[in-house]
Amino acid sequence: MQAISDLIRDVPDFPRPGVLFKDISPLLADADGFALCIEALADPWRQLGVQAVCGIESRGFIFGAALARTLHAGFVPVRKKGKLPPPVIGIDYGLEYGVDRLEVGASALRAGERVLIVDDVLATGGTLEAARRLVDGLGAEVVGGSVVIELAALAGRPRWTGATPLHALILS
Ligand SMILES: O=P(O)(O)OC[C@H]1O[C@H](OP(=O)(O)OP(=O)(O)O)[C@H](O)[C@@H]1O
Ligand SMILES: Nc1ncnc2[nH]cnc12
Repeated sequence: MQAISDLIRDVPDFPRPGVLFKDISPLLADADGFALCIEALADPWRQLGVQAVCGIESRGFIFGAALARTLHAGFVPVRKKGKLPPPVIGIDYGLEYGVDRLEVGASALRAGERVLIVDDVLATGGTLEAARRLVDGLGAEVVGGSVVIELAALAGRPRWTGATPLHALILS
């Protein structure tokens, strides 16, 4: 994972003082690094019959869509409020640096559909857990969660309350 880690840039005090921002842009721009990252993200899930990948706006779209292609699954966007046409279901959640609302199409997933939830960063864990609850709310089955970077100091992992695995490529 060192090759992937080396392509993530630490930016102090962005977007607010005190936040050490993990910039994934160099990783996305590196063809080999990005491909390696998607294959590594896919590895734990290859035999688990994932039918849909839910990617969280916006950086989760990038990894989620590529992962959906690799796992031969569909892609379902979980978006910030007001971006998806109705009908939607939504949930409010807290961030490391703010409050927001996530929404998903009310018929975007079938009952029992096997879903993997994907994002770039697990920080306080609020975003991933909110997405998990949304998918639960549609009656789909959450197979697990997957992130590129877990920020250990923000201790978000315990907020993932599902019984299913949560995989992180890089623990930072
Ligand atoms: O674990 P948490 O504390 O909930 O934080 C993680 C979330 O924060 C960032 O998204 P952000 O809302 O900044 O949106 P962006 O992807 O559009 O930049 C990141 O992409 C995760 O989605
Ligand atoms: N420190 C951080 N870097 C990048 N994305 C984030 N999302 C929440 N916290 C973050």
